[in-house]
Amino acid sequence: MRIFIVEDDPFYGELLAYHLSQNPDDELHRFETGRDCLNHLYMNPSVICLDYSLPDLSGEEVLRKIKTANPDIRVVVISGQENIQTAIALLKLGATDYIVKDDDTRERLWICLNNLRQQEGMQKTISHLQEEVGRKYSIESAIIGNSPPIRKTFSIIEKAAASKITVSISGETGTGKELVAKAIHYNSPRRNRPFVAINITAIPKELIESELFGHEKGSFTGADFKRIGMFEEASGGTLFLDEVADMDPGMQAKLLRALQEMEIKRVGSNKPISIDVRLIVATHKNLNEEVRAGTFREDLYYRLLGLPIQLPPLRERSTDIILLARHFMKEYCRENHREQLKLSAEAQRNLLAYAWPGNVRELKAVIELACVMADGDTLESEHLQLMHNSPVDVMLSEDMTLKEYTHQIIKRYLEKYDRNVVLVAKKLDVGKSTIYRMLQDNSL
Ligand SMILES: Nc1ncnc2c1ncn2[C@@H]1O[C@H](COP(=O)(O)OP(=O)(O)OP(=O)(O)O)[C@@H](O)[C@H]1O
Repeated sequence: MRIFIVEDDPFYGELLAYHLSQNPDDELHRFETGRDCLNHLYMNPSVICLDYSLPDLSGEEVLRKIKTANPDIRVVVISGQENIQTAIALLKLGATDYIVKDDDTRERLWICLNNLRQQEGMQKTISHLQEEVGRKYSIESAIIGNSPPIRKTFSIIEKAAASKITVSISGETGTGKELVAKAIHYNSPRRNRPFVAINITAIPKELIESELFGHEKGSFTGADFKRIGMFEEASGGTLFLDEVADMDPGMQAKLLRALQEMEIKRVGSNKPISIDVRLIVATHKNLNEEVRAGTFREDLYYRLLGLPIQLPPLRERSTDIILLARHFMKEYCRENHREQLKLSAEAQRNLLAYAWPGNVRELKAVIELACVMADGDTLESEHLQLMHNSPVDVMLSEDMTLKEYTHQIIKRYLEKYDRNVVLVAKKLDVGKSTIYRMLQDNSL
């Protein structure tokens, strides 16, 4: 730390400097007047040990000027008199500590500076981690994919990050809804404030209100302490409500009221607390259908819809499969200090032929396990444990008409074979004209 010692008594100043010089990592500078100290603030000290009684300016005046010039500089006031009122006034003005000159001063100053050193270290670690997280969620390096739907998602995320609009993300399990929510948050002006995620289905129905809004002590059996809820925790940041379609009707009404009034009331309290959160909601269900079925309030639906992002299942963006597989292989090898693995042509074919009911999450798990199993320098098809349902099972679970199934099959083949109609017709043993007719229908 760069430390200024401001003390008009040269002997006492020297004594403090000698004592603090025991830590060779610190850089010490001595000044005998308030003005001299202020003239050197450009050196950006971490801490100023300030004598309260200086010949030119009062300690209070110097403190005010330091804090105006740079509120981050910590000021430890050292005073000849033990005066509680003065100490309180100085602490209110932003002094970090108030130490009385007596036999223990050097010791207490030493402890105080060590505490500040720790705080500074923690602050640096936090800033470093914030930067790191920001980099981790920088849009294009976090979200892998080059398929048209994913490229479209990038541009929507950029728009969402630049505004405070509510975002609603839909998509099957494992398609990356939470990842997209984090990318929006960490690329928005709120990035240095909290990202708080809550999964509605993971919390018992009767506890959701207190999880979201908090509760006062004794407001219900088991509420032994006052607790702030997720809305307050996410203050200034982003609240991510996952599986929002599963919220029960009573809670839906309370959420709607909170969003309309931009205030919440903790359970057991009547005091409104204003909220400042950006909301991102996600669901694997079709919210519109839930509204039609009467299980989701229409007014809440319109409030939450905001900017909708639809994440398609992996089987509908097969061009991303190999890209993602290679990405997860690279990540795995880097984290496990292994030589980068190659992906055999047959393994690629198997990956493309599989339907990925668990989407990207499943692909990641399959690739990680395959990397563990691969002994040589290549990941082969035998290393891939594709245990879930066959593609046919997955497709059949979607309850479609025969015509729709036919469309899905042809669509998948066209994607797989680079829209080469002749090749697809040959593979499926149908006439080219059937495929051309469907293409003209705009249904493919
Ligand atoms: N496009 C992508 N690029 C890189 N990783 C991805 C991508 N999409 C998803 N993932 C990874 O897949 C896993 C699942 O993603 P995530 O948890 O965001 O999915 P989800 O849709 O929120 O799932 P669920 O609905 O089950 O909560 C995570 O490890 C995530 O980092």
